Amino acid sequence: MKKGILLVNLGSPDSTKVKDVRKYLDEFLMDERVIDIPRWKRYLLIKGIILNTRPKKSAKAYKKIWWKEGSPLVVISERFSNKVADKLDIPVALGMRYGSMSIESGIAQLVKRGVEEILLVPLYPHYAMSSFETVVEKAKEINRKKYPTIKMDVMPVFYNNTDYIKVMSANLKRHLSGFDYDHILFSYHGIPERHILKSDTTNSHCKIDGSCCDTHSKAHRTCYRHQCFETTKAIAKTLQLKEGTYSNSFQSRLLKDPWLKPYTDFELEKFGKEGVKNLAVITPAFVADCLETLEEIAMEGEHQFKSAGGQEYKHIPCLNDNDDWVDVMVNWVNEWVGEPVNI
Ligand SMILES: C=CC1=C(C)c2cc3[nH]c(cc4nc(cc5[nH]c(cc1n2)c(C)c5CCC(=O)O)C(CCC(=O)O)=C4C)c(C)c3C=C
Ligand SMILES: [Fe+2]
Ligand SMILES: [Fe+2]
Repeated sequence: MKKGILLVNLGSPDSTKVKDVRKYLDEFLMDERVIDIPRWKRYLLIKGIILNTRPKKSAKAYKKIWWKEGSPLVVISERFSNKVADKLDIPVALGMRYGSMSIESGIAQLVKRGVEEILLVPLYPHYAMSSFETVVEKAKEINRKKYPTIKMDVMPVFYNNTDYIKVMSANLKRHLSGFDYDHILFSYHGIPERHILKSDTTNSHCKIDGSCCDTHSKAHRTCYRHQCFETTKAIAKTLQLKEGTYSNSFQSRLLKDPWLKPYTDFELEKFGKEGVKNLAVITPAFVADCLETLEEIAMEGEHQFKSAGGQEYKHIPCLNDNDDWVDVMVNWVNEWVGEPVNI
């Protein structure tokens, strides 16, 4: 069977125009795994309220980080995908969960090139129903409905994979060189707290307050918070970071529900007020820089920290198209080519 790879990331609007941002947010926020409320309520909330105000605000934010080639997230994902393709003997396609360059067009490209067996690679290190799971469900739906003869495997999450931790640690170390940090904040994309309970396959292990995350459980195969904490622990261990010089937080809240805590913006202010002088912020939930890292963390975050009294601030870039990261992905794919893996 001829094999091929489909890399999938989140996607961006086609441009920074408010109408394009609205179209993108419409698709994104109408996803039942992102805004997980009954369909009629989601319809009223998103189409009736959020889409009247959010697109203008988001378009302004996108304008601050947009590149002449397009959205950083998409451009970086293309560069990564091209580099991976150059090092493999099998076809590689790129798809996005929302916006243009869809998962469907990615699968179609592979099929056109004769592929009969696809390895789906969600470009998320951690499992969340609003990221990894929605990519897998969408791809499987297209697979089932349009390409039922194509076999599809899924690359598992890699939050604690030795090779991923190695490249993340090396990237952090390289960017910290010459920066005399007092503290490193590991800021992960947040999710609503209730998603932790919804994704608990044991229906009993996970607790809202996080007291569960250090107790071994098969629930952790789909526990976003546990997986984020494990990534931090593994990087801290690799780099021998001193206890007390690093911590976790969760960013990018939307709407009024409680999200995973502590909140990044509150932490940035707290650090500034408490006398942390030099702060580094790393964003391991993202493999490619995007609106949430370039605007929220690198720009807004610096402002929040410094206005509260902080002095030096450094956002650590994501892995992006780093050659060592490309090699890691190529090795993982080659392992699959030899022996299929599945979650
Ligand atoms: C890292 C994985 C991500 C998870 C988990 C996630 C959950 C999640 N996101 C929203 C709402 C928004 N996210 C937005 C941007 C955005 N989100 C991720 C990744 C995850 N989201 C990325 C990579 C990006 C950047 C996209 C880009 O084009 O650069 C946005 C859009 C921008 C904005 O208006 O702020 C929204 C909205 C929810 C509600 C959610 C979980 C329920
Ligand atoms: Fe998001
Ligand atoms: Fe947990």
